[in-house]
Amino acid sequence: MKRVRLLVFNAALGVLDYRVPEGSEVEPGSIVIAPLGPRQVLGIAWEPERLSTGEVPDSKLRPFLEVLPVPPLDAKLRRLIEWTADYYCAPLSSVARMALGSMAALRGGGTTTEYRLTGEEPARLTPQRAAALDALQGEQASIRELAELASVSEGVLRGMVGAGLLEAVSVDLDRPYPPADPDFAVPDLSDDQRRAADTFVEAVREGKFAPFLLDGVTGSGKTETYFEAVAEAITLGKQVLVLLPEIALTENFLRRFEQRFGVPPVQWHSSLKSSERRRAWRAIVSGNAQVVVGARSALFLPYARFGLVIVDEAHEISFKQDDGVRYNARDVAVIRARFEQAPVILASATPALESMQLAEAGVYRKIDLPARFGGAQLPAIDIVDLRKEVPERGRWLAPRLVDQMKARLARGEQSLLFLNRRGYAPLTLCRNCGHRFQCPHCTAWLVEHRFSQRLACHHCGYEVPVPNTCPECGTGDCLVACGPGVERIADEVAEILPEARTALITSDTMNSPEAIAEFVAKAEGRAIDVIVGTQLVTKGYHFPELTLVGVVDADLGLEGGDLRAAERTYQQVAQVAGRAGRGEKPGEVLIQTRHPEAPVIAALAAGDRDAFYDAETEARRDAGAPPFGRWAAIIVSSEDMAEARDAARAIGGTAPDNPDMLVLGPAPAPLALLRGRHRFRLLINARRSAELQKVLRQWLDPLQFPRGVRVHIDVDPYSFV
Ligand SMILES: Nc1ncnc2c1ncn2[C@@H]1O[C@H](COP(=O)(O)OP(=O)(O)OP(=O)(O)O)[C@@H](O)[C@H]1O
Ligand SMILES: [Zn+2]
Repeated sequence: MKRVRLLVFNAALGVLDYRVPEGSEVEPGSIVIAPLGPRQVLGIAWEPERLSTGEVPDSKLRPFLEVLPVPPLDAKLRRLIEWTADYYCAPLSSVARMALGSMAALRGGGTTTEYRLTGEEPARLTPQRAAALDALQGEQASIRELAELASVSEGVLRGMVGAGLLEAVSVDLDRPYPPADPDFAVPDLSDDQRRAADTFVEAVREGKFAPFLLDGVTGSGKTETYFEAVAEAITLGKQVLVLLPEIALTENFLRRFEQRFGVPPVQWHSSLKSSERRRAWRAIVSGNAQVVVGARSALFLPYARFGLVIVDEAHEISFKQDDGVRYNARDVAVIRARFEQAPVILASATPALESMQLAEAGVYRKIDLPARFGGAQLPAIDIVDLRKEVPERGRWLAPRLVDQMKARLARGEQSLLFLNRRGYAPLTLCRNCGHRFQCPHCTAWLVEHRFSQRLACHHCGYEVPVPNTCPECGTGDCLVACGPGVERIADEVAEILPEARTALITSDTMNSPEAIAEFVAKAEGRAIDVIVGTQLVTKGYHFPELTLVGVVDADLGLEGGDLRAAERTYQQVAQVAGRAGRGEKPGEVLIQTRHPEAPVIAALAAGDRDAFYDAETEARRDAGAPPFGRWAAIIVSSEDMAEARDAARAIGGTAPDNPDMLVLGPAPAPLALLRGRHRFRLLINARRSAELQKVLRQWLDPLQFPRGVRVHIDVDPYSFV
């Protein structure tokens, strides 16, 4: 009898053995459906010697049901999955799940049915149908997706199908993507770009593991440079993965890619509709998808001919996932390249300290682009000391910044104001009794959003309409907004520059590809004079007429004492400064601060990146912080505060006595309440030599907790709340 060991998609069970039914063939990596009690589970066949499970005699084994008609996950991908689960102390099945698309994609290709409007517009409509008709112009998707888009029930839409308002369309899931043409529009590279591109192209040809840190100042043309490596991979029939830190940047990338290669790349991210997802997954597995651009989840897909991975804006902390499997896509990309024997390019104008350190140690090869493309100069940076240059009462922009904005407007140039805070005001209180509006589920103030007229929690999504009276003392018309968010800055701009055309760019306004595309088109077409935005506008964009950048509050990121606060501030300000003067006209940057003496602010003003990195490196070395030492966090949470506290204490009480590790806590987490769960935290600071993951497993695996308690391990954490 033949047995097979399956990694099943059920974190509690993990690994189970089955009998291979007569006539079936499996090999490691095969994707299989198996019975589990009365239900069915998905599983991946694995090398039995690599996964242990209880010994079940042959006679007790049930046969699995079927092998799905997709190629097996290859050994390189299986090793990556094992590595990731091991390193991040995550369940193997949770990592493996990221390699699979949807169940539907695994079932095979063929066709699926989508729906679209027929163009029929009857004179009389129910309000729901009328709303759906409006919302669904130009859309085509499944009934469920359309219902979501139009905010109506699926029943309403089925009724519309019956009434001839919507029609079914058959969609071929295996229709190939049009091929990218490596020679479509080959740019003339500068000498620096040429040298860098040649190095990358050579590495793609060699087809060996080769990690690069592409360190190029803002506007140096990093994209054009790595596109040459992409072109080479396309020519050689190898697949390329480009990881971007957030979907908002995809639009921009898609356009530039199409200009260079004639067609858009294949996309992979959470807002793809299901038919696109199925088609993309199948094209990735078959090798038809030449270039895939995506968010971190694209990293674990089963590429048939993996040949190159690029992590753009590699310093971005959004590559770190903070729920589910807590992994860092930038770091795992390097590991994947190693397993796949492929080059990996980490591109950034402000590389993470960790990456710089690895380059210094010779692990990464550093490729520099020290100057902007086309002779553009880096902008002049100046400090506005808010203690001396005081904004008018109730305002946030200092007179000098306002004057500069007026000058830009008069010259027809653009300004950008950066403040990394969504909404109108971060705190609302009652003038009469001092009541502060707090989220009932989180340790957080509610943020006023004036457009939507709501108070919202940015952690859990809780929202209430802005009340007319104070819920505490009942006084009317007594609420005071404290501090600025971007909406308030946009209001201020409207007051001081009433004739300026202002765009407000936050995740609240840029919530669809269309909205982003419209913004970019307007900014490029000079239909916008002032951009006010959060970190969404700090990177990736290239607006030649933008000549002034104002950083509204450079001190914001330094509050809170996060390990990476200074680094993050440096990166954000340097990135947003890098949006200025990218065309022919020189750029200017004004940084508003109350702490001009802070080392990071001084380094920014002096344009002395090396000094900042050196000082920060030494500070980290002294503190045993990454990359010199390592951190891990253990977060314990429960809806019951005492239960969470006791569990955290039990963990603290059994902490191993290890000379290479220091255990801090347990203590209430800074976000002591999140989505209704009380949170306690332990922090572990370990020497690099400590076998951190092994110690963590030996420490935590034997412990038992009440059902309501969740314990998360976060290896190399980026969030300390
Ligand atoms: N060789 C080239 N030929 C023509 N245009 C180029 C070339 N290299 C770069 N450019 C243009 O210069 C501008 C800046 O390049 P790009 O946006 O790639 O810079 P970057 O290094 O990614 O900057 P950032 O890190 O600030 O996003 C873009 O408009 C790009 O199209
Ligand atoms: Zn909340």
